Amino acid sequence: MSDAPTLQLPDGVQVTGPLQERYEVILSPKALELIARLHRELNADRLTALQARAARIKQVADGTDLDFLEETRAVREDDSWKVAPLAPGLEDRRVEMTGPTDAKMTINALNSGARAWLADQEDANTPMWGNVVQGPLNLMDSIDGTLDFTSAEGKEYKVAPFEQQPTIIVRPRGWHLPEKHILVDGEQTSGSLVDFALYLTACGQKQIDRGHGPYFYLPKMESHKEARLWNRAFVLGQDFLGIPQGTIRATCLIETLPAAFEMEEILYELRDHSSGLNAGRWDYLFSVIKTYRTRGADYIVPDRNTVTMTVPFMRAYTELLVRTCHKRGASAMGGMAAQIPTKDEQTNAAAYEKVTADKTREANDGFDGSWVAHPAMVKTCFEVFEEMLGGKPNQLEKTRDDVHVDAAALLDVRSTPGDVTEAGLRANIDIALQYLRSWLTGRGAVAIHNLMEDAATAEISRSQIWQQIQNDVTTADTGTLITREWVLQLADEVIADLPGEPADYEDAKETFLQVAVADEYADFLTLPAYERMA
Ligand SMILES: CC(=O)SCCNC(=O)CCNC(=O)[C@H](O)C(C)(C)COP(=O)(O)OP(=O)(O)OC[C@H]1O[C@@H](n2cnc3c(N)ncnc32)[C@H](O)[C@@H]1OP(=O)(O)O
Ligand SMILES: O=CC(=O)O
Ligand SMILES: [Mg+2]
Repeated sequence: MSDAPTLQLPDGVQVTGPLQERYEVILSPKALELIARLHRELNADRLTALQARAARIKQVADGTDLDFLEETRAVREDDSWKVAPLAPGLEDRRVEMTGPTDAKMTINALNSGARAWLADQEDANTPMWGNVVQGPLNLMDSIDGTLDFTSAEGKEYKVAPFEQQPTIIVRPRGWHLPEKHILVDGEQTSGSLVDFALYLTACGQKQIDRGHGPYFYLPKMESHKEARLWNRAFVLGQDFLGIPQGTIRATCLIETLPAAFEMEEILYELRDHSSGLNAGRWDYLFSVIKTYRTRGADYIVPDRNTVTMTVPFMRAYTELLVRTCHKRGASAMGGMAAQIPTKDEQTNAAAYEKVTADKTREANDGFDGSWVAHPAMVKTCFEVFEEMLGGKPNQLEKTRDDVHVDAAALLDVRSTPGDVTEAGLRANIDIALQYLRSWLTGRGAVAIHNLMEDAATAEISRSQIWQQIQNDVTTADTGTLITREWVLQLADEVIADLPGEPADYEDAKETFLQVAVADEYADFLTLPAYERMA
């Protein structure tokens, strides 16, 4: 076995995570120096932005609804500005794969035939120290053509030639997540900035050399000021590497309710680095519940599986997103249908039908492409967009001037058909417990009951439980008041039916207690879960 590597640490930088073979390649002096500079320049403002989120939620709790901002009206009403032209490798995004960056998934994603691949350090990833460093290492090796993998069964994996690969777009962690294994001046760093810096320094120039660029998906932002922070990180990173300003490109996920009121402003802040917006539907639904969680009956969201993309408040959001993007020359990217292939013929056919219907709606609405969670779904999405686009790479010309969405439409949760049922509650408990167990052991995306579950979908489940307890909701089917005690009883029943022993779910259950039934609402389930990790 080779010796653990040693690192060259810039002044003020500490790395406390264990070092495995080749970690020094990613935790290079240049990468650590960039992390230190980003931290010193931006971290205080990141923490301020997180406080602003809390203040805004408090205003909503006190009765002030979200609305479009008065102070940025000029940005919205100025028709003269556009974002930068589409960057190389991002002109045609009709189907994008998403998924974690372990070696096998990286190779499978790069061989999937998709046009782009969201290499995920966020919803589909557990930010265990090993994943934080190994992810960019796998990406670098894939670019160098040296990434391979052999499964326990002896199956060998190799990456397809570059010409056949999707464009890589890396999704760093959201602003809320700290990185506790890299300290600058004794302080924990930002997970976002660490992921950004590690990928940029290891792969930025390599991507430029092969005709693409360092491209990012930016998750979970809540305001244009958070987008401004990313823009500052990009300017600093490009200066630091000596690459032209505007080389970095970012597609922002609009996946929080507050951000839906600031889509134009977010594009404007990032206009020199922008490559579009994406409708991150799962986090969006989570954010709707979270933001209005204490506002009573009008904001109680029915069972998770009944909230489809065609209910009025979800539809308003995606319609506004396409209109906003195309007005500004930016790509509008669709979201994730959670269905994945199954072994049973009937459920499998139903899964494909649902994905086809979802992608067809998006293509008709003017999206330029969309996401799939599994390589087997690439063809389905491809074909739907192929038919809509004909020979064109995108449909940016579809300006959707017919769309008029106001604040009331974005907030219209009340018109959502459906009920809160005991079956829905049990399903949420089941998903939350199984997902937390998976996350805590290092897998951030997992198939549960034939659906893809990740941090965003699990957030919905646990937040619904919290909302139902705190708002004294009664189930429509059994007429039972949802209380903390009842949820705990159901949790034990669910655990007894899950695969494995009850002891396997101990950590998951303790985390569940913190994020689903505690009186104080945890902002993200990943925060207390991360504290449990070494
Ligand atoms: C809300 C959001 O943010 S959505 C975006 C974030 N979420 C995601 O990206 C989830 C992505 N999807 C996944 O991670 C996976 O599809 C899962 C975990 C849901 C299911 O994975 P599995 O249980 O491995 O599925 P399954 O057994 O059908 O996989 C078959 C093959 O496809 C591969 N595969 C499945 N999904 C992916 C993926 N997303 N990327 C790469 N390869 C994949 C598997 O590795 C497996 O490969 P193998 O045959 O070489 O062993
Ligand atoms: O990141 C995507 C989402 O739906 O959440
Ligand atoms: Mg998300």
